[in-house]
Amino acid sequence: MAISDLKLPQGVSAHEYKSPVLLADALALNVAKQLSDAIDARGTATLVVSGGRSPVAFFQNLARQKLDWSKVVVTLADERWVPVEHADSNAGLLKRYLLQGPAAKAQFLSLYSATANLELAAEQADRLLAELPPIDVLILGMGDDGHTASLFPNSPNLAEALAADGTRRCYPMLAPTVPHQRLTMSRALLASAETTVLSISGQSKLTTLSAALAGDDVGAMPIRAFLQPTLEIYWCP
Ligand SMILES: O=C(O)[C@H](O)[C@@H](O)[C@H](O)[C@H](O)COP(=O)(O)O
Repeated sequence: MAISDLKLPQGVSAHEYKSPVLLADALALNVAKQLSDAIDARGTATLVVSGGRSPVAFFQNLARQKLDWSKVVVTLADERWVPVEHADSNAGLLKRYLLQGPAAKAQFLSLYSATANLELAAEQADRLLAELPPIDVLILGMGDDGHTASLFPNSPNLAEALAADGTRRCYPMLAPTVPHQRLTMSRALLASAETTVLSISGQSKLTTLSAALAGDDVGAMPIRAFLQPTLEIYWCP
């Protein structure tokens, strides 16, 4: 299957690259341009990224782009409820690969806090996110089960987190994989981004995307909430 075989909704575009390195190069260039345009227009720019395994090359490339990083706010679409030193921390991933060199000047907002429980951490992140400037660029990933950010099928709180008109910005979620305890931005906050990119690689993600496009139960495959204008999909084998 190729991405051109998928019948995408109107207003959703797809870009195909031959390798993860080429995808990362193109995505980093595009994101840097959008952040730079936002700085020119408003004086600041806000970038929201996802964690997981695949964004490392993109982070490394973006960190090398010429940008006034001191004017950029960076945060995460979702986080694992582990301290930054933990191998599974998305903040740790960002610190190692994106917030390096000149990019270390960016202001990073951490969703994680060492509270007594996950619910309290989500409430604290929710208060912090109230201060987040409008999101210029959002980069989403997608799991083989159709989750995006940490909006996992079958997680408690999923229905509230997926409310299109919800006012809460962050929810506690339970992933089916370790670490189970997660914090996620709500659909409503994620959907407020000016530009949204879904960055995926490999045949299995195309199969998942194809299944997502074939139905409309958002709770069964939360990525469906984002398959609408003006999503840009970046894919490579
Ligand atoms: O912290 C996370 O795990 C994520 O933000 C998650 O939503 C991720 O984007 C997908 O699970 C895809 O992960 P990969 O790109 O590593 O396959």
